[in-house]
Amino acid sequence: MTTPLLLLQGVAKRFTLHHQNQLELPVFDAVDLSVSAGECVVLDGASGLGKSTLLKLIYANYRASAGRITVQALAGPVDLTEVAPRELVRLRRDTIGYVSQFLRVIPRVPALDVVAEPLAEDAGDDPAGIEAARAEARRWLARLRIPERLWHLPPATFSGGEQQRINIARNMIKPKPLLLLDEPTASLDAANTATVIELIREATARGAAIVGIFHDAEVGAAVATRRVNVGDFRSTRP
Ligand SMILES: Nc1ncnc2c1ncn2[C@@H]1O[C@H](COP(=O)(O)OP(=O)(O)OP(=O)(O)O)[C@@H](O)[C@H]1O
Repeated sequence: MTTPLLLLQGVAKRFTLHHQNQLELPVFDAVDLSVSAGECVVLDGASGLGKSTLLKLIYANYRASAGRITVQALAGPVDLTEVAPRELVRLRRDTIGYVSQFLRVIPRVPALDVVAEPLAEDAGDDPAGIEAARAEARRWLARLRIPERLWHLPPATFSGGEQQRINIARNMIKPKPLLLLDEPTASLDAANTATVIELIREATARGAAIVGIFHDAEVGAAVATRRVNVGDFRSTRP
C-alpha cells in the first residue's frame, strides 16, 4: 500500500467565541481521513457542517483542537498541527496549494505577474527562468480565457469571474502534491467551468491528491474519485 499524501487522525475542532463568554462551538469530534496521490476527494454535507473548516484545518489556517494532520512533504512527513511558521511557509510554497473562491489582490501587480509569481519565485534571479514562468502564465491566462488586453492590468478591477480565474491560474500553475479547492468554479460560466474540470482531472492524473468543495453538483460529480460527508465527523448537527 502506498503512503497517503494526507492523513488526518482523530482531528477535533471547537471554536471558542471570546465575545460570547467563551462559548464553545464544536464542529468536529474526530476526523479520520486518508487521501492518496491521484485521488480527488469531494466534501459533501449541508451548509454549516464544516466543509470549509476542514480545508482550513488542512491548510493550517485553523489550529486543530486535537489530533494529527500529516502531509508528505518533499523532505518527509510533517504534522501540520505542530508545524513552525517558517516550515508552514515552505510547505505552502512547495507542497500544499489552496484555491479559495476569492483572489487576494496585490495592488499594482499586473495579472500576468500575479499568475507567474509562484514559478518566478523559484527562478530567483535567473532571467531565463523568469521568462519561462511568464510564458507559462500566458498559457494559463489564454486557457482560462482571460482577454489579452487584461494581462498587463492589475486584477483589482476585474469581474468576479475574471478574478476567480486569475486565482485558479496563480494557485495551480505550480504543480503541488496536495491541492485544496474551495468552490473554484463558483462565479464561472459553463465554458470556464468545463476548463477547470479539465485542469482538476489533469492534476489528479499527474498524481496530485485533491480535497475539494463544489456546490455545483455536476462539477463535483465530474471530478470526484471519492466523496466524503463531513457530517460523519461530528456527533451533533448544528
Ligand atoms: N472562525 C470561526 N469562528 C467561529 N465559528 C466558525 C469559524 N469558522 C467557521 N465557524 C463555524 O463552524 C461551522 C462550520 O462552518 P463552515 O464554514 O466550515 O461550514 P460549511 O460546511 O463550509 O458551510 P457552507 O456550505 O455554508 O459554506 C459553522 O457553524 C460556522 O459558524
